[in-house]
Amino acid sequence: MAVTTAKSGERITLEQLRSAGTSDKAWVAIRGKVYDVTEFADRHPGGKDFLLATVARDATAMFESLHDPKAIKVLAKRQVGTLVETNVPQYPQETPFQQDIRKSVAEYFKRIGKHPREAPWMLLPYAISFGTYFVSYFVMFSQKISREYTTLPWIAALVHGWSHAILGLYPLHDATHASFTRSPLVWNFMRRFHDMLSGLNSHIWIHEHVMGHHPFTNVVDHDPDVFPGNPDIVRFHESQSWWSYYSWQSYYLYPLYAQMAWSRWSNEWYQLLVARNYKGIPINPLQLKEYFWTGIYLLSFILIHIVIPYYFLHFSLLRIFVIYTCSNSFWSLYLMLVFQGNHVNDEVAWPQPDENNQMEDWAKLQVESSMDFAHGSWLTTFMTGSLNYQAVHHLFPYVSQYYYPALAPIIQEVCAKHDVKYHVTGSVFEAMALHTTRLANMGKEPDNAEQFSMSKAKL
Ligand code: HEM
Repeated sequence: MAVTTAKSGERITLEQLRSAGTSDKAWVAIRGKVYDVTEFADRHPGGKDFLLATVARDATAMFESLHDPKAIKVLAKRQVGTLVETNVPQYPQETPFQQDIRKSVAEYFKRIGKHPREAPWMLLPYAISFGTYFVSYFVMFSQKISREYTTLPWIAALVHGWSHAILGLYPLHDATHASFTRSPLVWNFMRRFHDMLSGLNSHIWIHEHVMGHHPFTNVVDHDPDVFPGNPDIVRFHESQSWWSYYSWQSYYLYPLYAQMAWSRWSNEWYQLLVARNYKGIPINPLQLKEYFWTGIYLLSFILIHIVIPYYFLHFSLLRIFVIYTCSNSFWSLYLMLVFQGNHVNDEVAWPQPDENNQMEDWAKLQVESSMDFAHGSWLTTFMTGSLNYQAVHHLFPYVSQYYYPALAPIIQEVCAKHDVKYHVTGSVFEAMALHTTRLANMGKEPDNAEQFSMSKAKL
């Protein structure tokens, strides 16, 4: 699709843009204009690392989901050309709904006199997640406790799995959205500490979540969370062909969700270091220091998960494996249920671009493709890292989650005024039930006409 918004400059192809993703040459396309941000990278208030990971592509939707649209003016004199084509869906710019929503939220922060990233109370859940991780680890691998209380280490394994999930929902999630403090140093510390404990690499998470899921929520083939193979182990969307085993997906998928950690460990390193592509999202050449950190993550993971319990605490490899299987299954299932309950059901929107690759209003789609639950329940809010206010999170990922409960009614009011459907269900269990219904419905054999027209639509 041709992009016609830029007025002047050299005509740049996607291939040329793709080759500009290093610290020596960093270009990025926003709204059809290509900017050279090589020198700006060191001054980017969001840090050099985030910027270099996200350049060398049409980053319009991602950029606008994270910044005030006026921020682009800072780059005006760095324009080097216009992009002649794009491979990602395009949203209309600054609709009246978006303007109203931004205005209402800005007024709220003005009224309370706080910056949206200023929330010192967030230190409490961060401390709880790290603290629980280490205490449960100690209980899992204490010879004394294992001898005296046979079941306690296994309970600790579940708590360890929970703490792992909470580490993802608090320090990792907040760091990769830059939503706690205004310091790239703090974000990097939080995410790197998480990676050392989890053996995963948040560089992949930034691609999957910040560059893929947020700008293109529920847009099949662009949102990695609903990026279906054909065939796949799951059928989330009508555009996938139907196979008879999908009739069982509402049963077999939950045990598979519990394996998410294993599948991430086995895939992510390959995607990052070899394939350099995460579900269709290209990964730029890694800065040298990212290789260094990758080594640190892997070494500390092996030290914590194998060397210490085996060599120093004298547990058998079999016991270590089984106890981690319990812990990781709980961790995986917990996260998958929260994530899937938020977006994968029949109630929310599944937006798709039209034949010209154009989408409807981004902010409207963010609200309509999200499912909130249990508003007002502090327990659910704590246990889900505020993801029960999913629509708020999607509209304002850079605002601290601490403010979501206060922002939800303000946003709901603006939605009502613009006739935008804001979905809220009563509890996390209702959200899970809606997800199960989606699995069951997508597992049913479509009638031939429907299947035929869907495959044609895909072509
Ligand atoms: C294509 C990639 C990106 C470009 C071109 C870009 C560009 C910019 C620009 C022009 C500004 C405004 C600077 C100013 O007002 O002086 C800015 C600010 C900022 N950026 Fe980015 N950015 C990108 C990616 C990211 C990412 C991935 C993150 C974090 C996840 C991020 C976080 C921030 C933050 C936190 C600010 C400060 C905003 C504030 O104080 O409210 N940026 N960026």
